[in-house]
Amino acid sequence: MKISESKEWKQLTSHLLEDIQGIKVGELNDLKSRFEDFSYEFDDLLIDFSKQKVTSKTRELLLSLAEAANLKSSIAALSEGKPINTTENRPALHTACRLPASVELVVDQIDINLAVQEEISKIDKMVEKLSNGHWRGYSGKPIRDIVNLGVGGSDLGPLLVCEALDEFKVDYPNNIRVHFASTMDGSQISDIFNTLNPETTVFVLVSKSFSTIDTLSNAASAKAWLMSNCPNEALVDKQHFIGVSVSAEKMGEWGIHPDNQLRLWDWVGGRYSLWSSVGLTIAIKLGMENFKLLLSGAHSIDKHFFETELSQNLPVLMGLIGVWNSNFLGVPAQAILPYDARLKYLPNYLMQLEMESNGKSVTQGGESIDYDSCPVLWGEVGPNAQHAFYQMMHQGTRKVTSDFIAPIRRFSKEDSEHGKSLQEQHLLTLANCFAQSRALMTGGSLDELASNSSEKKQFPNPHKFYPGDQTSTTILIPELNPYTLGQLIALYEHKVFVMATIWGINPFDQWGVELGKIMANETLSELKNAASTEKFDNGTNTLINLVKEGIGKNGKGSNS
Ligand SMILES: O=P(O)(O)OC[C@H]1O[C@](O)(CO)[C@@H](O)[C@@H]1O
Repeated sequence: MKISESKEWKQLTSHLLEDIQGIKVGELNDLKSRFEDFSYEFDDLLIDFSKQKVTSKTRELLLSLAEAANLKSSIAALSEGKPINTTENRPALHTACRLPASVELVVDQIDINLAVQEEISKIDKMVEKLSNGHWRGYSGKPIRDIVNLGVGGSDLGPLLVCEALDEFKVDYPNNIRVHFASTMDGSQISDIFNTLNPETTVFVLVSKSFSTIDTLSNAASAKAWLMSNCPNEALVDKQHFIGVSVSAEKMGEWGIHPDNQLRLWDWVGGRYSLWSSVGLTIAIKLGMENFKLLLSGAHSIDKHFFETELSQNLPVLMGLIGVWNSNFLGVPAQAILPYDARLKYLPNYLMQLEMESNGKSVTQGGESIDYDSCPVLWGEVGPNAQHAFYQMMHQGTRKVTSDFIAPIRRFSKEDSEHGKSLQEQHLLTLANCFAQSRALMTGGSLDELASNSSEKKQFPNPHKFYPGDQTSTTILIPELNPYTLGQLIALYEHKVFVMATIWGINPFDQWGVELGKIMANETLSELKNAASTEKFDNGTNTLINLVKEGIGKNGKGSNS
């Protein structure tokens, strides 16, 4: 039975019609105990749902929906390593990558934490060798630059963490820096060639499948760059390339030396993989101690998710409210708004996490669903987004729900003038964060605000009117550090799982990306073929033929 046919789904629909429709979220927030009733804490992390359009009854009914969808047993199946990724017949065990070393996790009679810990010690050794200057390039100089070549989950997680925690980087004597290149168009990798020294650069080829053309094409250019400086391929491979993949065979065929291969398992999904050897660049930049703190922050959320009753379980509540917004309130979009520029890659990271996981329209059993799944997610650092797309959120026609994310503490109180000024800036940022979620909720009229009058004008200027009634969740972390960032990311991972479970879909496969890859290969052979093509639709054929004819080559828009 589809979840939309359940009694609990129907009760939510009736509740919407009878109790919620016509109510504005701002009215709910007038209740004195609103924050107390709808905010939750775990460790020092606080989630405030008071600006979501939910009442105690909504919460109760959503929890019943979770029971109806067997959420508890799905959470247990996830934690125990049952093959819940049914289309690929394997477990989803990213949580195993952040288990404390002493804990056993036996799946199919094997303690998989042994394999995880083995990989962590390999990472440790590599970090040590790089940091003490013993890893040397082809000319004998110590390595200074590490370039992560990967895309999607093999790029976004390490990129997010390395950028967010830059202040925690290790001050290596040889001043090691990490860089990222993901796009197949060559722009990023050519910047790397223009700025780094081949003698002292190591590339980490991160690809779970080791067959992603984006990464392999960047890797081929990297090898060509190195070999134009040192034609000894074996030496270049040994001193300048590390591989991270499920397939030792493919890494070997490419030329990755066995000592430089880090292992991944098919039970770690790409977008859930920053905790594994995919996080090598994180460990290099932040050091092993901070890498382990990141893992333990995530583990603390795993324990909370696996062990806490549904009604007090943060990812469960986040997921259920997500379902309520998508399926009952009909909110099609979700904005991710970190009020801290260090989290600038969080929106991109969550776009992949949520939309690649839950952008599906069939159940685990292959049946079409008759309700919406993943909303459209997008975002930007909040203060910048205020000057970009908030206009649409305040006065546009679309419903949007937002996550406002901020650290409570930022700059330590220094006596210097600039220290005090930075403190002020942090307060200014928090003020904007809280004010924007309030403004989105209450709406209002600029004229009234300007006249400081509570009297409602009969005909407010429509251009200066804000309808309000946009919902949001506020997530506060005490401060941004490896532990709290680990918590934040794991929170979202589990929220995605909760939503998938309610919708009955598999969040761990991504068949939707395959068709485009096949078509790109066909298109490439047509582009390379000198004769004009008639193989595809008219529009596509024309684009391909225009490129072949070199159209626009001599026009004003060309400088080649
Ligand atoms: O790590 P790989 O196998 O190179 O894949 C990279 C990314 O490509 C995808 O498979 C989508 O094409 C993502 O799921 C994945 O994170």
